[in-house]
Amino acid sequence: MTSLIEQAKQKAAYQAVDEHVLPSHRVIGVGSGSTVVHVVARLLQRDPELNAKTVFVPTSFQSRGLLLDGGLNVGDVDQYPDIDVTIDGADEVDSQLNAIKGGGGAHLQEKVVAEAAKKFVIVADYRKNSKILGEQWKQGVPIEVAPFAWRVVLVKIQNMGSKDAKLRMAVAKAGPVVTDNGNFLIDAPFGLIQDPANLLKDIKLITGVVEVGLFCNMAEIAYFGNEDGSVAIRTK
Ligand SMILES: O=C[C@H](O)[C@H](O)[C@H](O)COP(=O)(O)O
Repeated sequence: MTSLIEQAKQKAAYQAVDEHVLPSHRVIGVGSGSTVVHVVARLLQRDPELNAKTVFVPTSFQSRGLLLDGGLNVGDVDQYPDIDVTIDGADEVDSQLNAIKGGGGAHLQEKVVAEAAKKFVIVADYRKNSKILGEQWKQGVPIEVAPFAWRVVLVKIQNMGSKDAKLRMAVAKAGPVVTDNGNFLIDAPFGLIQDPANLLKDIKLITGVVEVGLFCNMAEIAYFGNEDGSVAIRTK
């Protein structure tokens, strides 16, 4: 039996694909994570002739695998820098459509593929729907860092007020999580984030930071699957 959360993710993902992936589109960006599994499932239900004329740009090892397993055409963002629409999940979204991403460590490629798109669409379940970032996602802002610089960056982040910031450790491997790009991750809780754009700028200015999992003023629309089976839509 599918859980309420999975059903909510699926509803949001299906509706977003139906409303934003158009027959005229030739290049589609595909995010990462568990909600995006449903995005790819919906893409695979489209007319196969349409999919054969379309290139899908993944944002991680995981999403590339989903696309390849589905027999879809995969391309890199350096081959296809003009993307029609990118659909991706999020860890939390605020009332202004700012988002925390990178719970799965994929936010660097995700941000590049989202910025390359004419339209960026977020899909999520009800647990990610907040007024202010930090209300529900307590793990902190994911920050990808150059491995040799991790401790210097960590101290600076702690001095910025994130006392509990820490290096993300692997579960089935000794040592830290290593991203698809060969970097480390710091998770930095900042409590309620009233001004995410400013926080993003401050963190990004630290040398050694590769990318910050704060996506500010990027999404045009977000779909949240609710517990009751409905889908809430938030636009700019
Ligand atoms: O690094 C991971 C990505 O930013 C995901 O899109 C995000 O963590 C949401 O994933 P999920 O849909 O599994 O909650």
